[in-house]
Amino acid sequence: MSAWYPLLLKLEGRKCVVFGGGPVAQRKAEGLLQAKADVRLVSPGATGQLMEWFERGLLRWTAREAVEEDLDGAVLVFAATDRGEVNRKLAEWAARRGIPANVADDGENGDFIVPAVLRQGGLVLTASASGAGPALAARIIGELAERYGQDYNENVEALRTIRRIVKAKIADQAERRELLRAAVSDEALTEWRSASWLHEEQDRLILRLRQLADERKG
Ligand SMILES: C[C@@]1(CC(=O)O)c2cc3[nH]c(cc4nc(cc5[nH]c(cc(n2)[C@H]1CCC(=O)O)[C@@](C)(CC(=O)O)[C@@H]5CCC(=O)O)C(CC(=O)O)=C4CCC(=O)O)c(CCC(=O)O)c3CC(=O)O
Ligand SMILES: NC(=O)C1=CN([C@@H]2O[C@H](COP(=O)(O)OP(=O)(O)OC[C@H]3O[C@@H](n4cnc5c(N)ncnc54)[C@H](O)[C@@H]3O)[C@@H](O)[C@H]2O)C=CC1
Repeated sequence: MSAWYPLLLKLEGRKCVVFGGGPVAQRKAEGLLQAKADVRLVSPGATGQLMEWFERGLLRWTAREAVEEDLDGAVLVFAATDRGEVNRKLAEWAARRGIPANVADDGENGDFIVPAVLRQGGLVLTASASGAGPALAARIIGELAERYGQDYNENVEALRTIRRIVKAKIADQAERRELLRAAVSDEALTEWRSASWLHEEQDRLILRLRQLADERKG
């Protein structure tokens, strides 16, 4: 088993090529669209949903079998056809060009795998079983979705503001860390949700964070 390294990629406007047009390719394309990538689909057939995304101009679709030139200028390749030998060939072409590839029918033969994902605004939770059990990864994300609901959209935006203020106002790194850790307790998060004063009253915010930090030390 590979020792996979998790990371978040910036793909906005970057060419990502998905080969295959079934449910698996659709899932990969959907994640790429959420990341605002420039999605290219290459496949003779496509699901109704993929066709709809194509018709709405959300992705480009080349309706034929894969050829090597499809990889030109790509930053990521997804081999999600139902033909093992085609997926293997795609991984070879990608390797030759130094483009990381995902191989849907044989994860270990690719450069990266795709975890199960929950997006709640800027909060991005992922789960992976390193290929041993994609269904387990999906189940865990389902559980996290119940725990981290819509509220967290607002939390993340409030935290962005708070962090900006704390970084501007507090020079000492240890103190900054203490305040920012205090800012993410359940109590604090609930408070920020109804705190429309955050932007305007920066000193009040710092004062409140100090209180919360002291309570934590308690
Ligand atoms: C290695 C990996 C490569 C990759 O695709 O990146 C891979 C490989 C394979 N998946 C297979 C099957 C299934 N995959 C799913 C679901 C998901 N698969 C995803 C990722 C990954 N799948 C990567 C590992 C990720 C990790 O472990 O962290 C998820 C998380 C993300 C996504 O695809 O976007 C998405 C959940 C999305 C969600 O719902 O949240 C289900 C569940 C279902 O359909 O209900 C089943 C049926 C149950 C089962 O077989 O376990 C098969 C066998 C195919 C066959 O039987 O021929 C292979 C091939 C093999 O075994 O290597
Ligand atoms: N990674 C994952 O999450 C999962 C992977 N799989 C694997 O992924 C494969 C694909 O799964 P599905 O989407 O359900 O398959 P599918 O059979 O629904 O779709 C396969 C697609 O590949 C296209 N295709 C065939 N030859 C091609 C070529 N030479 N170039 C480009 N496109 C080509 C077909 O037109 C079709 O749209 C399965 O065979 C299975 O091995 C299956 C389930 C989950």
